[in-house]
Amino acid sequence: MSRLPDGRGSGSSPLPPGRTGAGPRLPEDEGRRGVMALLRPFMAGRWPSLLLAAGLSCITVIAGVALLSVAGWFLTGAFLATAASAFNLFVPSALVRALAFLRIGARYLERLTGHAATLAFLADVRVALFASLARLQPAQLARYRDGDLVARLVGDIDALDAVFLSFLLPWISVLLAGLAFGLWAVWLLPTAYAWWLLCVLILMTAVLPAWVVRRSLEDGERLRRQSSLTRSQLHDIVSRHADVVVFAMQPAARNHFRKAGDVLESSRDRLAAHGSFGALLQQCSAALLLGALLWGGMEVYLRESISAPLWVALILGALGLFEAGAMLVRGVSRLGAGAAAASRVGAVLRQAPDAEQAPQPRALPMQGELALSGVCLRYDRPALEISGGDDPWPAAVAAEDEAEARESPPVLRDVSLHVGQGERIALVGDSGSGKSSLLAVIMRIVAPQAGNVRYGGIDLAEVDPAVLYQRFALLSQDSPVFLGTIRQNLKIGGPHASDAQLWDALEQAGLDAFVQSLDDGLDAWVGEAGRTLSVGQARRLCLARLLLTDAQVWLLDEPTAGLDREAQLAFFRDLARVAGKRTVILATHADVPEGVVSRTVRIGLDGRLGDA
Ligand SMILES: Nc1ncnc2c1ncn2[C@@H]1O[C@H](COP(=O)(O)OP(=O)(O)OP(=O)(O)O)[C@@H](O)[C@H]1O
Repeated sequence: MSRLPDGRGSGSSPLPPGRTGAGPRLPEDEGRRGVMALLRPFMAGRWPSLLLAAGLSCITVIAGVALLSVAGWFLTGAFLATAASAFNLFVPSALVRALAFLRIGARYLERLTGHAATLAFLADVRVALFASLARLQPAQLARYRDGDLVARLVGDIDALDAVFLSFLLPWISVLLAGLAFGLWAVWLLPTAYAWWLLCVLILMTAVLPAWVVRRSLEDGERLRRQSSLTRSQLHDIVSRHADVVVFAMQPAARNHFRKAGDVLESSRDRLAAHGSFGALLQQCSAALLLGALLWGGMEVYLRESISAPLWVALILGALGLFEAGAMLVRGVSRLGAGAAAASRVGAVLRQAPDAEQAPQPRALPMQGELALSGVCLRYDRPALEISGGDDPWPAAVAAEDEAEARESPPVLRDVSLHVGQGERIALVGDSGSGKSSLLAVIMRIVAPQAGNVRYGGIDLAEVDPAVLYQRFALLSQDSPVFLGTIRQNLKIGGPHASDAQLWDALEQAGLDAFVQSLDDGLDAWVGEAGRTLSVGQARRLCLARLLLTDAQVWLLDEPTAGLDREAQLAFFRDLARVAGKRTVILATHADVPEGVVSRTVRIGLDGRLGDA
């Protein structure tokens, strides 16, 4: 069977999206870690193509510098050529053409391989991030806002392309080209100028880029954070659009969105300003280098240790090097956003699931008594700062990342409950008394602070979660209908079920007549979140899916919420019929008709269990 391990499969989390869960702090608070530490393993997996791109980039820069040098040498030589001093035109003109072609070809191939390799290793990061998210407990996932998760999976990972394309690639090539050029210049010029030259080269390839990166870190972080918040707001507005309209919240939403856009724009402007200022400083260092070459070269030229064409070649070559250096300095201003993105992505990758798997998971018996003993549960709440001011749009989430833990009152106090094999019980209680939380503890969606849950004598905390989710299933009012066909939705419960089994499950769930009436039958399309179905039909589709699983314990959380009384009664009657010998805990506010359950237990607002 295929319940999704995050508990959202055929069941629901008691933690609605956006609600803050049991953990107090988001993982960014662990502190920033190195971008390279995050990317190294992914880049190592793609090293041949990355190395090829780096090699091609070096060839491009060196060919560009050499092209300008040779052109300077060629033109000056040709200009100074007289009848007495013949100048070989053929070699330099052939060199100029060869270098020009080499530069164009290498640049084209470098772009091709560099982008392909970057996209490939970013795809690897995305898959790893998705796998990490899927491993987390629903309560951990609920700490992130939906839009924030999308921002991490898409925007943050995209921002990481700056690391290789805008930083590593140009940096390696400028460094190597600078080294080659420096050695050549040192060989041509006296040592005193060589030191001067070396200083400027270090300034250009190391000090300036590092300075720009440092300046752009804070703005890059603000940019990533704000872009995540903006996505979350957009998600809120789209998913709750009907309510936004009904409560006439459009102006507030628009205003809030505009403010978020302003912050985004100002962060982008500041990043661009750092890049431009770095480029300005870089031009100044270019002027210093040119000054050194003119001054030093003049002296050497006058001593006739260097020819005029070589001298000009040196000066134009330096200009070519600075052209490549300018690209580097502009590019590194994006590294701040890349570092912030790496920190956000790394935080998810490093996050371990709350419910760690026991080193040696124990086998779960096929049948047994379900026993809760001494279960205590308390959620940690973050202390949210309401930062909306006079802005009526809810803005508390902006402070979520810095939230401190604050203890909330216990939801479950010393709860002990025994449900026999094949027994069906109802769990009732006021709203907020902890019914969903109790089911969540059984499903290991949240971990209790004290007590344990056993099945057939085995502590569920010692069982492999995958095995647990095969035997225990959760069906609730929020059980999702996925975008796709009826068949695809059913096959989530039984991937290998035949058509006959699917129809059988539909018949048991009382949905066969409806599906038969559809033109496409099992292949009929159900819209996102089951929008093409009525509430009752969606609930029955989820029940049919549940029937296709191997689960022996059913935890039903408000399965009839939203149904009229007649539909509720029909659902309960069908439930009693199809549950067979399965153990069932039915959390409900509805009056359960006679014969559906053997007993009813009540949970009080104080979190204690008693008879109804
Ligand atoms: N993730 C969470 N973080 C903090 N508090 C939570 C969380 N989930 C539930 N709670 C709190 O725990 C209490 C019990 O909630 P729960 O959803 O279990 O109640 P319930 O009996 O199922 O309510 P209802 O009948 O309305 O569905 C409530 O006070 C709720 O605010």
